[in-house]
Amino acid sequence: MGSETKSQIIPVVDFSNQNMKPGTNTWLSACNVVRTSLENYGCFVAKYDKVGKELCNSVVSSIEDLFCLPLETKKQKTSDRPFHGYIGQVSWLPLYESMAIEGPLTMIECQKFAQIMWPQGNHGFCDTMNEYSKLLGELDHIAKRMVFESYGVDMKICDSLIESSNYLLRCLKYRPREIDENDIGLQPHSDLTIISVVHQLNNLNGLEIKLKNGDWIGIHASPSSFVVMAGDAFKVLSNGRISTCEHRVIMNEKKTRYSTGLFSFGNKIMDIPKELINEEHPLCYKPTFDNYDYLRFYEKERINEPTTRIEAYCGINLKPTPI
Ligand SMILES: O=C(O)CCC(=O)C(=O)O
Ligand SMILES: [Fe+2]
Repeated sequence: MGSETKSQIIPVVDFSNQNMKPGTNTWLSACNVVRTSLENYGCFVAKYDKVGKELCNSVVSSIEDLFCLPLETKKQKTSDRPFHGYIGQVSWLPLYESMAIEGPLTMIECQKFAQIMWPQGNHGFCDTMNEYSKLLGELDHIAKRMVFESYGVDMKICDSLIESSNYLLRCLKYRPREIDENDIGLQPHSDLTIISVVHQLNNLNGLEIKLKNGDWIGIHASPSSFVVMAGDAFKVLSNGRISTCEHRVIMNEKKTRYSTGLFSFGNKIMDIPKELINEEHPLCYKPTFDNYDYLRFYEKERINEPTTRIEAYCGINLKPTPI
């Protein structure tokens, strides 16, 4: 846990460790690494062996089948929420294609999605994606618990946040670039989520994280590595203590790259916990936050720079007003 090498300065937390149980020393020190890493880098790498090789391969082939469907079929997955539908054929992002499965932690929602893509049904797809999403969901829940515990926030608040979270599994495909194309797979951005758990599924690199000094570092792909990132909503909920993770995808691989992101959004109005507001950390955002209203704000204003966007939505002007 907390291991750092030259190429991998983002802390790694080993969730496969059998001793990682609440109340143990292993858990307590992991809580500390998770919190400080989210504060310093907006993310950490979770080593997690519950998603085995077989499941990983099934997810890759399910996603391959999904993207092989006719464009007209894929386009039928629409949503009035931004990033909740099919995205592809974007002129300025030619390598990128993505699809969103809403509510993938329940079988019924996986079936609803599959029904749109395969009207005759696709049990294999539903079983695979549901099993996989539930495992990623466990990481999301553990990360939230660790952060709240580390800040000394009442666990009831955390449980209610987890209970009222909505999930989205984004499946992403990046084709290799042609000689005359640039290497941008996905432009720099931060997610509008509480947490995003990103998996470089078929073991091809590309995901890069922006450090506070402005440098970009690549995250090494491995089947058992999951990048747990804080989105804008977590920055607000933590009263600015956690950093939102700026990231991008650079595509230099010669093969098609597949990745997934389990995104969590708050489904009810959330308060910034009182434990996170004190003299050293005065309230820096409006005290309540509505994640879906924030998505609508993004859709309307299209502010891409995360800090400016968060400030414009819910910042409090701390400067004293002139008399
Ligand atoms: O493909 C990846 O590794 C990252 C995807 C991502 O950042 C996103 O969908 O928001
Ligand atoms: Fe992202």
